Amino acid sequence: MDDPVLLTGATGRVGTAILDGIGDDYEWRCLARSPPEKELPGEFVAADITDEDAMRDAMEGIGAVIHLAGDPRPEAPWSSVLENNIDGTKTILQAAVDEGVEKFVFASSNHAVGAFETDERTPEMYRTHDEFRLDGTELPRPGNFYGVSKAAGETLCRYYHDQYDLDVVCLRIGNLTKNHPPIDYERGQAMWLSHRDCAHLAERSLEADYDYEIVYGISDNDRKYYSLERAKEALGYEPRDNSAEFDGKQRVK
Ligand SMILES: NC(=O)C1=CN([C@@H]2O[C@H](COP(=O)(O)OP(=O)(O)OC[C@H]3O[C@@H](n4cnc5c(N)ncnc54)[C@H](O)[C@@H]3O)[C@@H](O)[C@H]2O)C=CC1
Ligand SMILES: O=C1O[C@H](COP(=O)(O)O)[C@@H](O)[C@H](O)[C@H]1O
Repeated sequence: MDDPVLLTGATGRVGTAILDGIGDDYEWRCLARSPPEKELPGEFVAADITDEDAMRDAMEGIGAVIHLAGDPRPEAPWSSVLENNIDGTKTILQAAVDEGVEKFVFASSNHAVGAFETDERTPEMYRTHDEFRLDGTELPRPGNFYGVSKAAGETLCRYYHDQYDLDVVCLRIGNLTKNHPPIDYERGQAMWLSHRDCAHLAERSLEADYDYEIVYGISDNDRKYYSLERAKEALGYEPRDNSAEFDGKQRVK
C-alpha cells in the first residue's frame, strides 16, 4: 500500500502492537478520541468516529483504513456498542467509500462467534487434542452485545463491499497480549495473538488482494480452535508464535 493509511483507535492496545511492528513501513494518519501519551508516526487526528464531518476530513487522501476504534469491552452496554461500534463503523465506512478508499481492515472479534463455546464443548475445545474448528464460514453467534456489534460491523462491511466495491477483510481477533500469552487462562491461550503476529497480520491485510474476507486473527497456537487456513490463503498470513511455547511467562522452545 503506497497511499496513506488511516489507523483508527491508534492509541489502543492493538494500534500500539501494529505501530510498534510496522510503524516505519507506511505513511500513517492516526486517529483516536484523544491525543496520544507518546509520539506516534505520521499525523494525528483527535476526533470521534461518529462525527461525520470529522471523519470525512480524516479520510482525505487515504488509500486504506485499519479500523480499530470502538468499545472493546465484552461487557459493554448496548448504548455504547450501538454508538461506538455500530454507528461509528458505519460512519467510517461511508467516509471511506465517499473518499474512494481502496481497502478496509475491520477489527472484528472472537466474541462475534463466542456462543459456539457451549457448556458441552468447553473447556475441552480450548485444549490441543480437541478437533472442533471454526473457519470463518460459520454464521455469527455472539454471546454478548459487544459480539453482536462486531457481527453487525462484519455485515456493514459486507454491504459496503457489495454496494461500493470496497475491498474488506474482517479480522476476528482473539486475545492480544504482549511478551507472553494470558496466564492460567485456557481460552486466552487458545486464541492468543502475539504482538509480532498482530503487526504481521495488519501488514498482510494492507498488502494482499482480496474482495471480502472474514479471517481469524490469532497466533498458531496448539490449542487453537479457529482455523488459520483462510488467513494464510487469502492474506499470506504466516504466524510465528504459539502459546504452547510458553510455560507461564517465559518462552520455553
Ligand atoms: N485487544 C484485544 O485483544 C482485542 C481487540 N479487538 C478489537 O480491536 C479494536 C481495538 O481494541 P483495543 O486496542 O484492545 O482497544 P483499546 O480500548 O485499547 O483502544 C481503543 C481505541 O479506540 C479509540 N476509540 C474508542 N472509541 C472511539 C470513538 N468513539 N471515536 C474515536 N476513537 C475511539 C480509543 O481512543 C483507543 O485509541 C477494538 O475494535 C476491539 O473490539 C478484538 C478482539 C481482541
Ligand atoms: O474482543 C475482545 O476479546 C478479547 C478476548 O476475550 P476475553 O473475553 O477472553 O477477554 C478481550 O480480551 C478484548 O478486550 C476484547 O476486545
